[in-house]
Amino acid sequence: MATEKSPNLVVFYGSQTGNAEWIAKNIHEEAIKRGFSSECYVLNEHDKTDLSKQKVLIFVTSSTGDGDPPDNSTKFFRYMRKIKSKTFLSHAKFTILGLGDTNYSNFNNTAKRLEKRLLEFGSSPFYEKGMADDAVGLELVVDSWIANLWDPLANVCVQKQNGENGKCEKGEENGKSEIKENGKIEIKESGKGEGEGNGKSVGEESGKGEGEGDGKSKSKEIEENKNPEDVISTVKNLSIKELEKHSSESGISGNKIILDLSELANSTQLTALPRVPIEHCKIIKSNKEKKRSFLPSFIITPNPIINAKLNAVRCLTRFDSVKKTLHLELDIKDHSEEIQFFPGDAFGIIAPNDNLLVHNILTALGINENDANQEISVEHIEKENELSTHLKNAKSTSIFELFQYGVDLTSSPRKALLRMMAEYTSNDQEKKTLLFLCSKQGVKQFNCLREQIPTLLDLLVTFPSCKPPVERLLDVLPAHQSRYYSIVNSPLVNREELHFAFNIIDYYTPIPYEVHKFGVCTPWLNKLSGNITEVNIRTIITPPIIDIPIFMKPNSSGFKIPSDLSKSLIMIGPGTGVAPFVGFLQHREKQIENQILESKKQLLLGEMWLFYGCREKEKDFLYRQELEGFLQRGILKELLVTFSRTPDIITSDKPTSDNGLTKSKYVQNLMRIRGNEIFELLNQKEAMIFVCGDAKGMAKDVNDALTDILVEHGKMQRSDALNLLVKWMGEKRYLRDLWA
Ligand SMILES: Cc1cc2nc3c(=O)[nH]c(=O)nc-3n(C[C@H](O)[C@H](O)[C@H](O)COP(=O)(O)O)c2cc1C
Repeated sequence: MATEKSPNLVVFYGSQTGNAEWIAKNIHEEAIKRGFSSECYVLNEHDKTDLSKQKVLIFVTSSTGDGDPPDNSTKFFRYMRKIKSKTFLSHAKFTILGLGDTNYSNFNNTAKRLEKRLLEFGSSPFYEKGMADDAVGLELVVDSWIANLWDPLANVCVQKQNGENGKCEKGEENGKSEIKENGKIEIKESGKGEGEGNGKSVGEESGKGEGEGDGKSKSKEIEENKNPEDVISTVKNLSIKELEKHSSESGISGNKIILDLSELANSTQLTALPRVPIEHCKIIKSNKEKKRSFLPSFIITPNPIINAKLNAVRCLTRFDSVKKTLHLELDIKDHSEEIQFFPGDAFGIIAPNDNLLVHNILTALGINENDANQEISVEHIEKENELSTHLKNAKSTSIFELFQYGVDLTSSPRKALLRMMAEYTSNDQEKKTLLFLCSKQGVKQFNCLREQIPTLLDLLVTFPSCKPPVERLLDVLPAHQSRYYSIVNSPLVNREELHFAFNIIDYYTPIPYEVHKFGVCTPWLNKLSGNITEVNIRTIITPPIIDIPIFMKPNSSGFKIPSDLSKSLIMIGPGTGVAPFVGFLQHREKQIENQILESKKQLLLGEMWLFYGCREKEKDFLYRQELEGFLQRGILKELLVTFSRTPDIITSDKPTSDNGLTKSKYVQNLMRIRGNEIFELLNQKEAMIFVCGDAKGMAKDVNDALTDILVEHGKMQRSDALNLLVKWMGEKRYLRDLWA
């Protein structure tokens, strides 16, 4: 029988942006409430427990990049690779909840890989794996997967409360809310702060196991508005015009969220409400004013933070281009001894949330400037609990800093946030709407809400009577993320600078919402570099010096230019995906020069082919001068460019008029046209394939094109072609560097 010291269940998570972490922690907390003895660890800290002894393992992991494990689990996967024993986990039962997105070509690849490894180690599943899809809403799978987990879990675990499997003695089921005939809403929920816990399970089904509650649940009655239709009309009738009234020019003043609440009027019952999130954080105030610092000390990065100086900027697109792309040059002279980089590597930028957005959120929460700038520390309430928020090291900081650098204010809200907000909403209609959005009945409207990608400010504007304390927001908001960019330049040309390119994220949400949205980092960089618009004019930034906090992120997937000059490379990088290839070309040119100087012998050189695509030749052909220069100097053997908005295709040896292939507007089509030569390069020169850019559509289309080429020109079976590409990926001959 399991003792308090040896958990009968361990929950592991691998998470890039916090979803899997959040869900895993909820499962862990819910398990404890249900009487299981549980521990919870991030995968990279798997050595905090002894895997060879644990009998029940639950894994929650997302996929990132190109079906890769999240950063906080790569060490675990490396560790698993080293283990050769086929019985390493034969004593253990497992289950996996994968988080992915079907827009990516390798849907839930990490969860699938993990499952394969666990089976190879002799472990067997105790409960069917769940594969959640962010494209349609994680909740669709996550909610029911968690709801159905407990019975199979009870069958493999011994619960510590009563030793009786499958029974939950403590912690009654989740809140169940009923709209009664008399127009009152009754919300039954587990007693918050009354000792029996209030786990923040994500979408945990309520109403299951009825009668198991121990009577501690407290009933709350909320006086309903006399006319229930009011609820519907106040929100439903919001029009785009009204929305515009709420949005300022910068879009930072908050937009009301459009919701159709007719289903709320028809619902007599709200079920599957998540529990009120557990309280994790406590803010300790000091009476001092916060001293100014360059960055808050709570920011944790995988490599040391460097203050890079913004040196120069160039706009790569014309003023009338659909997207604006900037090229920035950062001076890292003072750190060039300690920093090593190669084309293909990336670096992270720590950008703050927009100042005005933070300011407006604080105003909406009723926090004045003095309080926002007072020195505070964040403490973790549950000392004995292994769990911690990412802000547990937030010492000598301020509320303003926490909102600037600590939490994500702009990505789509989770149900846990809405559930928590409902607790602090005084207006009954607003509270009811928030609960509806968290409920099973409100799934459609919850998805509508997510499509509008509301910021925290938008939520506070839509539900103005909601005034949650800062601590509770810290409990549920995801961590603020660094943004990563590929390095454009080769260190052989200039090792004292880092060059990079990016599109400024600025777009409208789909019809009918059409709300203006902004990225966090790219608009900030655009502003810092003077909002320039003149195309291809390099502007040197004059004092005052602008410091940009960065840290290096060396490439770990092998996406690097080979040092062997005889290697032929097929590079595919539409849009800003071309960035690392500019570095590849600079690098090879310099390597060739150096080799010639050294050996003075004829070199055996591989061919470099680049497939590039953009919208219009005159507007957004990024790095055109550089690329054409490489072609003229013979570094590039072929430069193949396609424009999605114009019929022309530039190929370096075939005139546009010859090919007449006006439908070939994307790189994958261009690849098919040159399929025979690509096949020759692959077959006879053993060329390497590098793909960089959008993970959603392009990577899959390019993979399909490569498959077609192998089938058509290599006379292969489709399945053999697919297997060959997978083999090349394994051998690091076919490499991809993809982003969302
Ligand atoms: C840059 C990026 C790359 C991604 N790559 C994949 C992928 O290759 N396969 C997949 O199924 N999902 C992919 N996703 C989707 C995430 O796995 C999904 O959104 C998940 O909910 C994230 O969970 P997390 O916050 O725990 O990391 C990607 C998401 C991003 C932002």
